[in-house]
Amino acid sequence: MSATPANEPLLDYVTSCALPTPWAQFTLHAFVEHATGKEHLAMVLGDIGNGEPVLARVHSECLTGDVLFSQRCDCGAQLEGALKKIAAEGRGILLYLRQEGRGIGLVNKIRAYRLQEAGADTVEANLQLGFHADARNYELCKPMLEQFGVRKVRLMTNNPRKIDALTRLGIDVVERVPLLVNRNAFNNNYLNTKAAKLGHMMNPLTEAVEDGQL
Ligand SMILES: Nc1nc2c(ncn2[C@@H]2O[C@H](COP(=O)(O)OP(=O)(O)OP(=O)(O)O)[C@@H](O)[C@H]2O)c(=O)[nH]1
Ligand SMILES: [Zn+2]
Repeated sequence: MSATPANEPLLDYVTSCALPTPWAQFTLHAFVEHATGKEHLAMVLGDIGNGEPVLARVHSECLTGDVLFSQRCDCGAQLEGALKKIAAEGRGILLYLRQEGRGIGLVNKIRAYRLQEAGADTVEANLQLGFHADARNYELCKPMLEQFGVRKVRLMTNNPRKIDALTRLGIDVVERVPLLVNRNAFNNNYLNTKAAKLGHMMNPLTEAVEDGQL
């Protein structure tokens, strides 16, 4: 929970710059959260403030998957897939939230991976470390989307709890857009546990036929 009083803004909008990517030139917007000093990001493409539902991805930081090419999870492939979908439509937003390791931080995620190497699944490992299975909080999404005049989203996710959380915040999720996952020998159990214990919607539609296919 944030220590910020109810009437105080949760974060400040700071600045933006152009962000060319292999798929489109986005605008990268920077925010700073009051309670933690964490720097959260929004990647924006096209006119998203015109009232039409916006293709959106709420992505939680995964340094190992997003940056270091880890195959233990599907985060890197989902980040790339979401940006490609936004680029293909020419319009959308990706919120990059700095809640690494489902909110437990990078070092604790590495501790959790070590417990997984000893036989725990992704949920059991978090619980053994004294954390909830998923310690994330999506409250920053509301003011971040409001900054750009976005009230209705077509959310790219397989996670029903993320849809519930955003809906409870007053964000209108008008559609779920399935995101392909990049199943491999290293993340097979992880993906099965997400479906069995965390409720993720995995089906053939969201399974990439081959690595990188979107
Ligand atoms: N604690 C912990 N966090 C993990 C593990 N693997 C990935 N993460 C973190 O999980 C977050 C991504 O969550 P996911 O459940 O994969 O996906 P999601 O965003 O909730 O759901 P989608 O919208 O369908 O992608 C990132 O913050 C990762 O750092 C793990 O084994 N343990
Ligand atoms: Zn990951």
